[in-house]
Amino acid sequence: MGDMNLWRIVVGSDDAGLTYKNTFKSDFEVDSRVESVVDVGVNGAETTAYPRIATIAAEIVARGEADRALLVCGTGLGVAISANKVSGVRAATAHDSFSVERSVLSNNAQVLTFGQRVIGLELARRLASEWLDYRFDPQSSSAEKVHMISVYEKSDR
Ligand SMILES: O=C[C@H](O)[C@H](O)COP(=O)(O)O
Repeated sequence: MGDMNLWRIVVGSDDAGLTYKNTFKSDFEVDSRVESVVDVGVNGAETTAYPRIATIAAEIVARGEADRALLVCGTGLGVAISANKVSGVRAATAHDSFSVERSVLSNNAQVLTFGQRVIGLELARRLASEWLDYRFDPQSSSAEKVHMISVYEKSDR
């Protein structure tokens, strides 16, 4: 978290998620719960593929330079799969209110992803706003389960 428990957020998308990404960026920039917004693209007619955008965003989170990322592609799936390849990052696609809540409270996911071709813009904006109100409780019964993910990730397998 940044100062005063405000969120430092990364937003990113491929060309299929550009419109939504830009809307979330604008929303976050005027949200009193947000300290900073970093936009890792794409922008304009840029056509950088989703794995590149998603891993750049996830690496910023993994380095601790941001708290969270909101990523958008056509389905939300490609950016989630890609972000989950970055060590220490947990990304989830969630298009309903309960799943958005649980992505944080159960899974301590730092990355939320949406599909611009799947969910309506106004519902996505509402979910993105709800997302900012959830904080993982490290004392919760979910913490040990999330820890198991990290243990596996760091193991030799
Ligand atoms: O998950 C991938 C995304 O939906 C992407 O925006 C579209 O990918 P595609 O062009 O390979 O279908």
